Amino acid sequence: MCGILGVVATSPVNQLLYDGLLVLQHRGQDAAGIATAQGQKFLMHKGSGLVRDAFRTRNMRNLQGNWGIAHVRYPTAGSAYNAAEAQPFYVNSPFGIMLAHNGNLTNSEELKLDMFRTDLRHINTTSDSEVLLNVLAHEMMQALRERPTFDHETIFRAVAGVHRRCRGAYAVVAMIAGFGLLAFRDPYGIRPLVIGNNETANGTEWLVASESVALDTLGFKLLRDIAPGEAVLISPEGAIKSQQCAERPNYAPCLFEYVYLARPDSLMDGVSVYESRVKMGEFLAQKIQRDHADLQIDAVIPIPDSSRPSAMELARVLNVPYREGFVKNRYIGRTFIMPGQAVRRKSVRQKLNAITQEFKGKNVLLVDDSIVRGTTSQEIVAMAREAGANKVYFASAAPPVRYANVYGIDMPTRDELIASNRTDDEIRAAIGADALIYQTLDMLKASITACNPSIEQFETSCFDGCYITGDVTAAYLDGVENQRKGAPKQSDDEGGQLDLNLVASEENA
Ligand SMILES: O=P(O)(O)OC[C@H]1O[C@H](OP(=O)(O)OP(=O)(O)O)[C@H](O)[C@@H]1O
Ligand SMILES: NC(=O)CC[C@H](N)C(=O)O
Ligand SMILES: [Mg+2]
Repeated sequence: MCGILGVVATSPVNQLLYDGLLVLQHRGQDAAGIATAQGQKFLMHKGSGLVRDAFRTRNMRNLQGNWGIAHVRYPTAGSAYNAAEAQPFYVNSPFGIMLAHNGNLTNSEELKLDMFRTDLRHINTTSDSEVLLNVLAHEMMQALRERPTFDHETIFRAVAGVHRRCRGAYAVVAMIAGFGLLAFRDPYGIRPLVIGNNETANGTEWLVASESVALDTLGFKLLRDIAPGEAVLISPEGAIKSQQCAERPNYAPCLFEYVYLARPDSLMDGVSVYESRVKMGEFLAQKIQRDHADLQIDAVIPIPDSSRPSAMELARVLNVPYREGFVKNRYIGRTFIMPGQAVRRKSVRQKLNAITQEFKGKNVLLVDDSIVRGTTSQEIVAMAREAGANKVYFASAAPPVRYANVYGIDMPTRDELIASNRTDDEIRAAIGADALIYQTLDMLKASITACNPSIEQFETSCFDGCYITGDVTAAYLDGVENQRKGAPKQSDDEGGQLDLNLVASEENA
């Protein structure tokens, strides 16, 4: 997952895009970028690190213009510290296109070859997003050949071409020079994208964002989710057109957005992420009542931040006190999306500290939204014991994560997942807990459909190994795994000790 934004406004958008990126920071901490358009000219700045590290005042001053796009990156392809892979990406023909992408293409290697041999285009990074941009540009050229009048129809045809060629997950915002802001979603709508507006005395302003929380904080009204397969085109003057461009759209939003990725104050597919997490807590409590009635629990303790809504409801249903046992250092980011195991492990200890009184002599039930690599749970269980807990039970609001994700969450190798090739009891032993309770996949889905019964299916691959796009074979997964093992992200080896903020400020110096 990454965070993307696109805006067409009636006044300069540089500060608005910066503020929007800060609100989407939880979706990507490795790099950030903003591009704006002033007349026919594109202006851009991008760099490594957090939003606050990637931009200086002088960079912001240069970003003139009333429309633009922005991106915060959590890489799935390439390397974390390669500023060349920060987004947006640019191609100069046709017209000039800037693009920012959330998701991951599963056929980017084939596309890259096609592009070189047939489309005569060179891709200069290992980023799948640069591939996506070049496919869009090529499809636009094709559409122009077939239909020389360049208008919204031409662009929607090009998006249909992208749908035909690109596999995987993509929520996209793009700027087409002199033409406007384009936003579209893959035919499964795997990654989220919403649109809202703001009526001003000078006309309607439009904002497209990964999450509705960006609309709330920037003063825009949420209108709706962009539909899977749909494209929306907004002229710099604010005229809007939209069209379904996919032949067979088949909605399947990513379940993990609800579990962890999204902010709880966002609305996705008509579902309040917060409410769905509360439901997860309710269902998890029912499972404990049913299958673990023997557990004597003195306190339910959340692992900050993302598990709080579930833990709170779980405690209410079990009628057990809800206590804050860990204090989070608010200056440390999300550990799961940090690059490299060494930095993730170190950060859990830096980020969370136990309040001894809440543990001494007690049987505690620790609740987290998910257990992925087990980095957090292993450290946290040890900390609870060090703080004097009698028994340490652990509950996860999501089922075991056993399979790789290839749609924009960086977990490409099964070996790194603590639940891969382990039974629940082996996982319990591995994290050092006295009991371990997992949500079932059915109840996780029910937590979301309880809020919006019209969602019929989800992208669930990391839980059940079913890859909705149909093109992900065992050979493909082996290939991705081998590629990552052969060329780990920079920080997975000795670079793992690097401090992200330090790297960013050195690059900015
Ligand atoms: O098993 P793991 O590999 O450790 O991954 C799972 C943990 O990572 C996430 O927390 P994170 O610190 O990223 O963010 P949060 O503050 O939003 O909970 C998630 O909420 C779990 O706590
Ligand atoms: N997590 C994402 O959405 C990543 C976007 C893109 N695949 C990249 O690696 O930059
Ligand atoms: Mg967490």
